[in-house]
Amino acid sequence: MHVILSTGIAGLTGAVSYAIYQTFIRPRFNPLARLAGPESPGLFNSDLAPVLSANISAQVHEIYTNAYGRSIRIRGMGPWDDRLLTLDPASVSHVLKNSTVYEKPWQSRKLISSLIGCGMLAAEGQMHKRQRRVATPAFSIQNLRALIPLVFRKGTELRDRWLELAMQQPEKEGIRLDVCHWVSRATFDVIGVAGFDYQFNAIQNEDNELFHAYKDMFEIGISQGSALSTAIIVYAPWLAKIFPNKISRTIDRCQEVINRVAGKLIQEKKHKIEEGQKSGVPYAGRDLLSLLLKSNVAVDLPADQRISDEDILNNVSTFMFAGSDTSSLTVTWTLWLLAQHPEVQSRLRNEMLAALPGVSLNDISQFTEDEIQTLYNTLANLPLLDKVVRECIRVIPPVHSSIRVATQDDEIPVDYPVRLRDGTIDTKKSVSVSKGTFIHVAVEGFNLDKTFWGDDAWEFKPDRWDDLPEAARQLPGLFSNTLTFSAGPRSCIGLRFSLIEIKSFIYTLVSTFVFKPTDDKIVKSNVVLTRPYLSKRSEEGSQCPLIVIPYNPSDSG
Ligand code: HEM
Repeated sequence: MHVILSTGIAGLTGAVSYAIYQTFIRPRFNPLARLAGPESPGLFNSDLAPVLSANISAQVHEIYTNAYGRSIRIRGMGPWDDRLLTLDPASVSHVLKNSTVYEKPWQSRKLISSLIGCGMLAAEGQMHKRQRRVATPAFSIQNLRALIPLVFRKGTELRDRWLELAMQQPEKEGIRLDVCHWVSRATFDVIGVAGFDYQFNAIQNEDNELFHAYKDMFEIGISQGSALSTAIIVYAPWLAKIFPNKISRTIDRCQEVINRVAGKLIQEKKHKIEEGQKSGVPYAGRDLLSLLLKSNVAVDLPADQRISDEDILNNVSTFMFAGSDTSSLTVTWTLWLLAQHPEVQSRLRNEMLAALPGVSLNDISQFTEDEIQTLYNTLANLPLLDKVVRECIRVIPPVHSSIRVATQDDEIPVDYPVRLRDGTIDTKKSVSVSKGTFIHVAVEGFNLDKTFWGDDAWEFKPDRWDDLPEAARQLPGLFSNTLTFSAGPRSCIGLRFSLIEIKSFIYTLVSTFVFKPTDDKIVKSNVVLTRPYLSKRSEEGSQCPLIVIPYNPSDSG
């Protein structure tokens, strides 16, 4: 008894000492402690909410940069967790470029991989390199061009569904549609066909088993108010095995469906590719899954660089996860912005109709491959459409911010002076970070920074792209000097894919309908991605109702 008691006391003392060391002593040696940043009023207060809240983050970033400079110390989960929020272009370039030093935190990787497996979003190191190498050819310009017809087909299918709905209420001037929900069904269909040659048919109905499996799985990733369940998935997955709850049961059910249905598709495709190799008539499949499988057996790929069937399946699920909601939200936000700016909307419609006179997408299935390519080439080069898409991607990036963790001590270069806690300026041109430090990459923060984009940076002004300020031209980013698709080796592999999708959807929808706002106030909220919600009605889920009116050329609209 005595021994148990003294062991218990020793254990407790050790635990308390460790907690005191971690909370109060270690942070003093963290080099970030010297940096200027908001003073947290309480022991357990955090700066994460204002920095990550899509409705106020632009203002917060502005206040912070004015007060503390561009290398800002913020508090994460507690006093032991000082983090670097950087709004310095040199620093963000350094962090995103050096992806072996700055990895994604294991917690977010664990959450993603427990839902959709360890595909490219979650993998690190050699595993990520191998996966990215096998996947890169699938996203080449040439391969993506082959997907253009099916994207148009889905866009016109969506348009026809909306026309049908409008016809059902001919007495009304337009119908109220939740464009967010509808566009999401369409982009799911696109990624199903383009991703693995699979018809979810979600525009028509939402009954498909695999569609539900993916939707329910992604819902878990984005459900609000399940912090405890998320913590269990990340920190104690064994607990969910012993005491299964609703979430763990959903994950198991969805994974069973995905493994069964998508696993069968993989086996069928592999078989077709092998048959093609034997017969000398290569299998012609152009969907991402077929391309991944072909690339994985390419003769010039060394054996140790090939990936397993499981990796292939995980990456197809990753494309579903990373490629459906991001694209649908961009289309949704673009339609919403156009509804707020009717003059831009009608200029855009006029541009598109004038460039493609007499083109009717009614019979897209009759178009030859060349005709569709010509159509898309014309669209891709329309100046205002291009500016509208760039501007929407800049103003409301679906991925609001990202996070990295330093895997070693490092000196991060800066362009702007580093302000210290005592009000002085650091004499060295870098920020020291120690191993384990979290770095916040403010995607929206850079996209909306007035120092680079000008005083009107927060406004939707597509014509700004005619003459960008020099400072904006110098910003890092995979696309158009924005961080919307990130930068460096972990940047978005689906950029070109999504541009094809966004431009053809906007063309199809805006040339057919006029979009007007409803009386409901829409607000942005970050639930993994930046989503629209009705003000004070977030419990109803993400939605973006707009009034959709079939366009009549004799109207001025
Ligand atoms: C508007 C649409 C899209 C946006 C804004 C977007 C944005 C991003 C961003 C910001 C990242 C980096 C994430 C991070 O660092 O934490 C990323 C990565 C990724 N995206 Fe996209 N994405 C879009 C569409 C797509 C599409 C259509 C696909 C696939 C078909 C895709 C596949 C991926 C993959 C696989 C990664 C991980 C890349 C890696 O780590 O090597 N994305 N995307």
